[in-house]
Amino acid sequence: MPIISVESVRKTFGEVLAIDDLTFAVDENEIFGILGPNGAGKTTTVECIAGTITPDRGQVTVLGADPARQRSLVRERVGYQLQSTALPPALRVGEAMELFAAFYESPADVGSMLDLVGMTGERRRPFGKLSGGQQQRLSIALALVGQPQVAVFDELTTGLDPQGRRDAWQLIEQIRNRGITVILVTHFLDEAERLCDRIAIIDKGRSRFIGSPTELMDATPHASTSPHRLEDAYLRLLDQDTASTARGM
Ligand SMILES: Nc1ncnc2c1ncn2[C@@H]1O[C@H](COP(=O)(O)OP(=O)(O)OP(=O)(O)O)[C@@H](O)[C@H]1O
Repeated sequence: MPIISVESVRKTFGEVLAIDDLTFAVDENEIFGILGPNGAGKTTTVECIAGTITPDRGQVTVLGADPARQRSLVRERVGYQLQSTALPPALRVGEAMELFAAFYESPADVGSMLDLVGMTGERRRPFGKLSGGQQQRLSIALALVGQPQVAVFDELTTGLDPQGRRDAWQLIEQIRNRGITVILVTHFLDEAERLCDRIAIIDKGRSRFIGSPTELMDATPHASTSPHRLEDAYLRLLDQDTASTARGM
């Protein structure tokens, strides 16, 4: 059953058309990936869902609410992990968690959240002294401290080493196993293939594909004898679109 729907949404920033006529729905408890080239409109899309920006046209519904009109209700239910978490370097991990927890009516227990992300031992460590992987794990804990029903992760694993990425993947699966619906913005096709039930591919603000990774691979011709990867199917899809545009189709 869809718990998020995005219908015919358009958002412009001055002259820039960031997303146009975008429509998709996210089912309860799925891991839904949003992929696309740089500047495609992915962050704009999740910001419309989280209620941090308001679409010019169209309708977004999150758990029955309109994020533009019922902003505080949606913020209570949607945990949003930003592309990069900027906290004062001297702020300790435990203090950051307590601070964020204070924004919510019924926050999670800070200790158990730090335990979930493997940061119990870092509770007194200042943000500025954390490694990149630890900062990402803290950003996950901060996104979850309000006990959201939906968690949005925007380029969570960018900049992480291979082990850090695997750890983050495991965490995302654990989060889904807790009944949380996950929206994952990513540039990594292996990540989408491994984690996502369904994906939306956005290019130049418009939706190019919505379905499971397997459906995308099945829909894309594969001539070579090498294993067919989601990345090949993705690049082929975007290539086809570029070719069609060039032919004026
Ligand atoms: N606040 C803003 N003001 C002006 N233009 C913006 C703003 N936010 C986004 N844009 C523009 O809207 C378009 C879509 O941006 P968006 O950040 O949604 O893309 P993205 O797919 O998330 O990109 P990336 O993968 O590079 O993070 C881009 O052309 C971007 O420059």
